[in-house]
Amino acid sequence: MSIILIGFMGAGKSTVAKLLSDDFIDLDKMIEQQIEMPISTFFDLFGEDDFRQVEQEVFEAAIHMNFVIATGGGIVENAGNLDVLGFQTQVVYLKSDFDVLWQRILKDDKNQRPLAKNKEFARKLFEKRAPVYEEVADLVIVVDNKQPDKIVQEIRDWQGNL
Ligand SMILES: Nc1ncnc2c1ncn2[C@@H]1O[C@H](COP(=O)(O)OP(=O)(O)O)[C@@H](O)[C@H]1O
Ligand SMILES: O=C(O)C1=C[C@@H](OP(=O)(O)O)[C@@H](O)[C@H](O)C1
Ligand SMILES: [Mg+2]
Repeated sequence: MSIILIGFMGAGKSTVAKLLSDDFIDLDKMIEQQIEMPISTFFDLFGEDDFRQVEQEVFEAAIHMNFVIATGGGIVENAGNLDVLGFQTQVVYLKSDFDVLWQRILKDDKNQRPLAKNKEFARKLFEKRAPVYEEVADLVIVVDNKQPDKIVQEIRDWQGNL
């Protein structure tokens, strides 16, 4: 079974996946390899619906590899993905307040996030998705004021007790 990290943009999914295992997949990186352009360019050219289609295909391929998977925050936007997440038993939700996430998104100059251009739009997205993350999660970790190493340790401790 894969460990699957979920949560809103800025929660630290990509950061934590990398620390958890050498065998990790960042879905956004896998998508960018497939589409051969940055995600933000793909959004401009083709829109969100086409992005979600590619995201679903890549997620379904990744799930069979038994790696740690960092999803994108919008993985819960697709009904098929929700079915997959429901079936998985190591879905870890990195949970945080919107204002903490927004500050991280603003400071992160390595990632262009097409759905985080406007704070109020992003807040609405967060409010819509937060209960869904909660619903499909097997483990919830509050990541406000917590260093990535500590988050990794909490996930390992939880796994050790499974
Ligand atoms: N636990 C943390 N505490 C403080 N900053 C963090 C933490 N985790 C990630 N960050 C920072 O927040 C930004 C977004 O992290 P990232 O891993 O890309 O999140 P996600 O993949 O969930 O969108 C990055 O600049 C990263 O360095
Ligand atoms: O929340 C979203 O819809 C998205 C989150 C991004 O990933 P991160 O959550 O890693 O930023 C990326 O997949 C894309 O920009 C869409
Ligand atoms: Mg990420």
